[in-house]
Amino acid sequence: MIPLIDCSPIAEGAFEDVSFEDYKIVAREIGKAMTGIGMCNLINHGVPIEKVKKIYEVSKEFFELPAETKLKYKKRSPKKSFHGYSGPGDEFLNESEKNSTELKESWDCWGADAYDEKMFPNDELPDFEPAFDDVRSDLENAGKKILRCIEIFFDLEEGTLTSTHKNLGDHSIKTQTQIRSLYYYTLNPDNNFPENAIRCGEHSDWGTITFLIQDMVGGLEVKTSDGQWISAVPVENAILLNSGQLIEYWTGGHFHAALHRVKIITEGREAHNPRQSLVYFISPDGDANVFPIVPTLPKKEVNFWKFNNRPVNAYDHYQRLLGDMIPSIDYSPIAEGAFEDVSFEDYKIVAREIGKAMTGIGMCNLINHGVPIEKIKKIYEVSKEFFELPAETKLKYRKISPIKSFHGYSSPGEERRRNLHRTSRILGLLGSGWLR
Ligand SMILES: O=C(O)CCC(=O)C(=O)O
Ligand SMILES: [Fe+2]
Repeated sequence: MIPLIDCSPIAEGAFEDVSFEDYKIVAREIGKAMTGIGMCNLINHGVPIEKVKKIYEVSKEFFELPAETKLKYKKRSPKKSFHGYSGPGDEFLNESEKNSTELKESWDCWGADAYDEKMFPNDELPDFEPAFDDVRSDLENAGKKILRCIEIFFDLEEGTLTSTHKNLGDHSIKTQTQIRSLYYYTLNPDNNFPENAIRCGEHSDWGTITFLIQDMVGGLEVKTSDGQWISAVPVENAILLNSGQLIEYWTGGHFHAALHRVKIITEGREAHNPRQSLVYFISPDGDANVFPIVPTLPKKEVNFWKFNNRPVNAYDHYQRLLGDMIPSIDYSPIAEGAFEDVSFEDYKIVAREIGKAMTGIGMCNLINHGVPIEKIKKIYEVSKEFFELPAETKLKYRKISPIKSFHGYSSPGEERRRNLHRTSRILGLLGSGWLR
C-alpha cells in the first residue's frame, strides 16, 4: 500500500518560513515511506488543485487539436531542449523494451526559461501557457519543502539539498526541472492496438524527486521490493511523491527510486476514458554533483555501478539517459549489397522504423548495419597513434583554412562548433541506404 501523508503542518507559507518542528513531523513520515516502497501520497500539500485542473483543461484542448497543429509544437531536439509536444509512439521510457509503443501524448515545459524555446500554442490557445506559469511557483515552493524534509530526515546540514536546487526559483540556472502534462487519449473500442503497447513504459524517474498528480481514471502501477506490481490507486487531489535516480544515489540508496508504469485498462467503466496527469520533475541545478551523503546500503551498490562510484554531474546524468532513449533499429534487411540492389519491400521495413525514430526523438542507433566495424576500429587505432604524436608533428597537418578546405588536423580549443565526423567513404553505403 502506498502511504498517505498529511502535509498540513508545512502546507502554509514560503518554505523558509516553516518551523523546524513542523518540518520534523512531516519529515519522519516522508522518510519512512520513501525508504520503504519509495512513494507516498501527499495530502493537504498546499498546491492549489484548481490550478492543476486548469492545466488539465487547457491540455485536453491542446491534445484534441488536429495532429498537424500539434506537430508545429513538437520538441525540436530533446537533447537540447525538452520543451514541447511529444506524440503517440514518440517516446518510450522502458530502457530494456525499446520496441514498445507508448499510447500517450505529452507536453513538457522545461523549467529554466533559459532553455525554453518559448514555443507555446498561443495563437490557438491563449490560456495554455499562463496555466503552466500560474502553478510553477506553487510547485516550486512545495518541492523545496520536501527537499527540506529530506535534509531533516537524514540530519543533513540545512541547504545540502535546497541550495543545490536553486533553479526551482531562479530560472536563469541551467536545469532539467520540468513540468509535464500527459494525455492518455481514448483508445478505440475494439482494443485494437499493437501487441507491445503500453500507456507508459516501466521506468524510474531520472532527477531528484517527482510530484505526480493523476486524475481518477487509474492505471498507474508501482513495483514493490518483492517484484510485485501494485496499483497506485488515485487519491483525489493528492500529489504522489516519487524518488528519482539522483536522490536514490544521493541518499546511498535509502530513498528508493521505485519503478512505475501506466498500464492499458481494457475493462470496466474507465476502460476507454482518456487519462490525464501532471508531473513535476525536480532536478538539481545543472552544475550540481551528486554523490552519496549517507553510507550506501549494500543491497543498492549493484544499482550504482552506472555511477562508477563517482560524483555524477546532474546535467550529464540526464543527458545520458536521454541518449538511452534512442531507439535501436535493425538494419539487417537492407545491410547487404549495393544500395540499388536492395528490394523495395526490405527498404520499407527499415524505413518505417527510421521514420518513426527520426520524426520522434530525432536519433536512432543502427545495428547490423553492414559497415565493417573492424575498419572503424582500425581508424580508432591509427587515429590514436596520430593524436599521441608530439604536438609539433601534428601541427604540420593542421587545417590550412577551414573555410576553403576542411581537411586536416584541429588542435585543442581550435574548433568552436562540434562537427560530424566525415568517414564518408566507409559510411557511403550506409548513407545511401538511408537516403533511399
Ligand atoms: O502519467 C503517469 O501517471 C505517469 C507518468 C510518469 O511516470 C512519467 O512521465 O515519468
Ligand atoms: Fe515517471
